[in-house]
Order: sequence, then structure tokens, then C-alpha cells
Amino acid sequence: MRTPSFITGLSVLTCAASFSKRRPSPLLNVKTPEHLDKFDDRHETPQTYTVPPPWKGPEHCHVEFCIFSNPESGEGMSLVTTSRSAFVVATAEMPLSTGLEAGAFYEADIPGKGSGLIANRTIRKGEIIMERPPALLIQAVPHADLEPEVRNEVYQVAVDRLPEPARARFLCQVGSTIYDKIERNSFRIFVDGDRKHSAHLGVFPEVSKFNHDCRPNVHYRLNGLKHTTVAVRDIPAGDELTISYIYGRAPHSTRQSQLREWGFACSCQQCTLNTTETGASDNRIRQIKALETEIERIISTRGAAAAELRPEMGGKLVELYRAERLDAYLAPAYTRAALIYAMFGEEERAREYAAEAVAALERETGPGAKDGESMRRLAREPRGHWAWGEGRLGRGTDAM
Ligand SMILES: C[S@@+](CC[C@H](N)C(=O)[O-])C[C@H]1O[C@@H](n2cnc3c(N)ncnc32)[C@H](O)[C@@H]1O
Repeated sequence: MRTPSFITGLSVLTCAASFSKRRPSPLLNVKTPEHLDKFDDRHETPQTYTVPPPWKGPEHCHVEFCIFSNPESGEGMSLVTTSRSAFVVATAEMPLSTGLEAGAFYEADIPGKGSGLIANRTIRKGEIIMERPPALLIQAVPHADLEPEVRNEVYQVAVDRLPEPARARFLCQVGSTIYDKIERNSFRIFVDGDRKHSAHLGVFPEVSKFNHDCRPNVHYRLNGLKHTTVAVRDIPAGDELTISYIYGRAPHSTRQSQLREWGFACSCQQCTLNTTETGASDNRIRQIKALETEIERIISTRGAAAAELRPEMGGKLVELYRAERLDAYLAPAYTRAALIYAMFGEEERAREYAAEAVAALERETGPGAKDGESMRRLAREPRGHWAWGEGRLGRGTDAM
């Protein structure tokens, strides 16, 4: 295999990210354009769609996958994708990039993890740390299927099309080749709804500086192409900012094997607990799962099984999440607790948990969260909500 030429240039690059020098940039909010909805993309050819200027491409096509690039989109963007997906991205609305002020955090060496991000002041729960568009978007099929030699050539051109400093930031990510950097730093993005070829790997070089923690203090979400990171608890100055690369509510051994697939042995606080503490943590995870299953069954059957519901179940669930420091995943726990307290007519607690659910849903899913409106109504007017009094009714007159 040919050695990618960028490796020779890597040693002269300064890899410390200049988070303080960010200028506002347009951002994509990807939706399938309406007139494309009827199109059957099974027979797409590279010539089917034309990307508008200043987008360039298609070039370097292999089957229906080509390079498209735009130095003015975000901080510069390259795509290796079909012309249809390129058109969807290129014609999407572009919101501005935002985030914390310059100097709120900085990049530093973290023992055993390479580099990472450190808070430079207290970052409050709910503060948005970064919103970023991808620098590189690679359709999942060519990433998996192209011959390595062809793929490396295509990736090299795609990266070369990025303007400096986006190209430098891309090359400063961990990974020995461009392919390896994509493997170790990308997020899965669907750019075209549930259509064929919608799945892409998105690389956000600045977001790539977040290390993993099984109990992260930052949550990330993807809305269209916009990658948002938000603090899920107050983060004191000097603490590392971390996200979770995996599903956090898994027991220790499952997390370890998932992270080994990511190619590293996790050295986060949760993974380095002693045996007794690990056992206690796994036990809480089991309790969370059992309680969630039970609550879900009871709530979904409503009146029929409501006699089994106890008001303290909701509070207990939230308590377990908090004890486990699962602050990045609190929305479902607050939502269930709010519903249960409403079912038992406990107005104050229903309001309190519903308000927490609204805030957690916004952090975890973004403004338009699915259950957000229902929780907002519950916080405002518990007595008008469908759940109000359901628990007491199910228990018969004793519970009234
Ligand atoms: C997305 S990068 C994070 C930034 C990276 N540390 C750097 O120097 O650019 C992912 C890589 O960081 C390292 N890493 C992230 N979280 C870690 C953790 N909890 N324990 C050990 N290594 C970690 C691993 O080498 C992993 O492949």
C-alpha cells in the first residue's frame, strides 16, 4: 500500500487547536429538498445532480461515489458521496456556528489519553460548548467497500481540497492514515432521511478533541449536520471536558469490550474503580434497567396495571441515575418520574420533575425534542395532563 503523502507533512504542523480563533461560519441544516422526495435513487449516476457554485465536483468518481468540495461551506467541507447526497448537503440551509467564548477551554495533554479539552472557567450545566459542521463527510459504502489503494487516493484528494487551517486540523487528529483518522474520529450521520446511501461518517476535527468518559460531563447530539456539545453538569475550571463514545448505561465488562473495539483501553474514572465500587455500579445499572422495564410496562398498560405502580418509583429512578453520575441520560428518567407523580396526583413533584425533563430533553435531543411539549404542558398544568390521577384510579378507592 502506498504511504499517504500527508504523513510527511504531519511533523511540521502545530496540532494545538486554536479554539479561540473561531469566526462565525455558516452551518448546514440538512433536509431532503421536496422535489427530490419522489426520485427513485436506485439508478443514480454521478451526473444526475449538479451542485451549485461555489461547490466543486464531481471529481475522482468510483462507481456513483465522487468527491465534492466547497472551501466556503463552514470552515471548508469535502464530501465523498453520491451526487444526490452532495446536492442535498449543498442546497441545505446553513445556520451559523456558535459555542463558548474564546478561552473558556483549552487543549492540553492528558496522561494516558493523548490530548483533550480542559475547562478554563466554570462551565454551567446547559451551556453549549461547540456547534460545528463537519469538515469531511464520507458515505458509508465506499468507506467499507472501496479497494484500500483507491480509497486512500480518494481520501487524500478529499482532504487536499480542504482549505488551511481545516486541513491542518483534520491531520492533527489521532490516527496514522486518513482512513484511520476517519475510523477513530467520526460520527455517524444520516444526510438524506432514511434513503439508500443516507448513512455517512462525519468528521468534526475540533469535536474530535473530546476524550471518552463513561460518565461524561458533556453530551453531544447531531441535528442534521450540526454537531452540538452541551454541558450536562457544572464543570469546574481545570476539569477535563468529556463525551461518551458508547452507550453509557451498560455494565463495566460490556463497556470495556465496546471500547476495545474503538482501539483503546479506557482509563476514565468509572473504568478504574476498584472491584467493590465496580460491583456497586453494575448493581445500580441492573436496578435502573429493571425499574425502567417495570415502569414502562405499567405506564403503557395505563389503568390495567396501574395498581402495581408506586409513586416513589419515579424518584428512585432519578436517584439511581444521579448516584451513577449518568447526567447525560437523565431525560427519560425525569420524564418517567414526572408522569408517575402526575398519575398519583402529586402536583408539586410532577411539576418539578417535568421542568427537569424539559431542560434535559433540550440538552440531550435539542429544541424540538419529541416529548418536550408534553412535559412542558405537565409542568404548566399538571391537572390537565392525560396522566393526572391515572395511578389513583387504577388502585381503586383505597388509593384515592
Ligand atoms: C477522538 S480521539 C480523542 C482525542 C485524542 N486524545 C487526541 O489526542 O487527539 C480518540 C482517541 O483518544 C484516546 N482516548 C479517548 N478517550 C480515552 C479514554 N477514556 N482512555 C484512554 N484513551 C482515550 C484514544 O487513543 C482514542 O482512540
